[in-house]
Amino acid sequence: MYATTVGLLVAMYFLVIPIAKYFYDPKGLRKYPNFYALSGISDLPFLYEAQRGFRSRNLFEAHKKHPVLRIGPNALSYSDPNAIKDIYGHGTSCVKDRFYSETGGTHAHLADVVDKKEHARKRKVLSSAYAVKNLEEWEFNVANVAGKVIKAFDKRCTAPLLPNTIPPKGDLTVDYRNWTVLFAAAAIANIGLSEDLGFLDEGLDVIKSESKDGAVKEASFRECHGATGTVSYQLVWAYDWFKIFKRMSKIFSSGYRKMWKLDGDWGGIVYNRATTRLNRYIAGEKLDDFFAAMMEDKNGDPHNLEWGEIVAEINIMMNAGHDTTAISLRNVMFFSLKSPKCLAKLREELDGVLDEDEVVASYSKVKNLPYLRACIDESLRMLPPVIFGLPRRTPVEGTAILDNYVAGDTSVSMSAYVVHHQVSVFEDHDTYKPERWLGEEGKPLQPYFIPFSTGARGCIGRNISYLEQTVLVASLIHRFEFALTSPDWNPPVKETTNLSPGPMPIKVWRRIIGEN
Ligand code: HEM
Repeated sequence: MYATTVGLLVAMYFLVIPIAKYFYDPKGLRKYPNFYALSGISDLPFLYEAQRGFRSRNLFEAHKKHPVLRIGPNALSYSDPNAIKDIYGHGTSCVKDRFYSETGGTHAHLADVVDKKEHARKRKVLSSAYAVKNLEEWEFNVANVAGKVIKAFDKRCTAPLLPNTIPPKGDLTVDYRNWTVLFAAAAIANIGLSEDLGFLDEGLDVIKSESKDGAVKEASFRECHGATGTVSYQLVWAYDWFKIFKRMSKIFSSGYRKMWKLDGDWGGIVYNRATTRLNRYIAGEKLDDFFAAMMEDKNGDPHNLEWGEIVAEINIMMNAGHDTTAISLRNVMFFSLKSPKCLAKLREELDGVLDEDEVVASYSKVKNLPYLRACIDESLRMLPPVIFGLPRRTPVEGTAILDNYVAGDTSVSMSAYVVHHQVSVFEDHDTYKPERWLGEEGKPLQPYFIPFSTGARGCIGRNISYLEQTVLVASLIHRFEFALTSPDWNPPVKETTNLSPGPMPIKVWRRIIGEN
């Protein structure tokens, strides 16, 4: 009797109510085609897609027929680039969706805070840390770190590749993906916390992770970060069930158990960065970094932020501040090596401004190079590092998207990948074509270029990223030649919170400047 009652209640909750809601359709969402047959009654298909690999590409394919798709009982995905301003623009009435609060920690950080006023308060405190006026200071840090990468590549140089051959296995001395992560992590730790992580000396990512009781152990930065970016992302999409799924995954799956543990270790890595920097602050070291900007305003008056908030901000700075840039760096190199003509053009531009023996490109020489910037932007267009549709929630009174009313409290999103591949804006969308960004032709594309999102919740760190990318890409392409395993090397792309490219083995050798 008891089991029957429980069975009936479960059936009611998981089947009868969702089906009834679907047909009752209080929000008028049934008119939109489903992404999956069952998307109108359950979030599980979308969650299943998150486990499968490259969800945004599948969404792109489905959007070819329908500009608006129902991706869950209460969730819509848009592909029409004109919807960007309605969902993300400065004037939007939408706020960040439950995705952010469900996956957040005890204290919200700048990227996952939902309340608009609270976001504005945080952004004001942090604006001096992220302000462009700090560029000179950042440039010094970035040049320092880029110099270490170049030194490491010098050591790993091989003999020039023979014409029309592929590199022998033993010559693939650099995993470029690994070095981009180590570079970007080291750069942001330098800029944000005045800390040298020591990653670039040996190309290793061993780092301290500290639990709240002060116990310290060694962990792998990349492994922990990989888990943190994957584990919640795979389970969060049915918001009401997320906590239950989390608990169940810990009990029933050894794979998830491992990821949750590594996710905790990521928290420990951040905590150890925070306590290490705090100790230096208490000891009276005067350092000009993000941490200092969080502690005091420019007049030296304390901000009096809670410790939990400071740790949360260090978390997003270390997380968003390295991974996205590293992915982009990997993609610029990947697309350049796949497109020899573009690479030759880029080299020509760099050779025109850099001295033959210039090791680390000086930012002032490369920051305004149009083709270099076009290569970076085209890579960000082809494969945006933050690839999934960033979910926003309509206000209770509802809102207009593409001039159509969408009821209140509905989740709405657009994937940058989907937008960047709309032929209505980006012709030959699947072709790497940096030229599309040059001159007058590039201007009308800008409103539809959203790798950093847009509006009040757009990326605050984009200037740092462009600085890091221009300096490193210019320096490496100027100094070295590179070859992929083979010209048709094209590994599958995996999508987690961010894009998650696997290893990128390459051969590297010194370039004779003047030769292409
Ligand atoms: C290629 C590099 C980068 C890309 C593609 C990128 C992309 C993005 C995107 C798409 C968002 C919006 C996220 C959302 O709405 O959920 C965002 C926000 C943010 N990014 Fe970046 N980002 C990059 C580099 C950086 C760097 C270097 C930092 C820090 C040093 C950073 C820190 C942040 C922060 C704190 C936010 C939250 C801003 C807010 O809500 O006010 N990002 N970024």
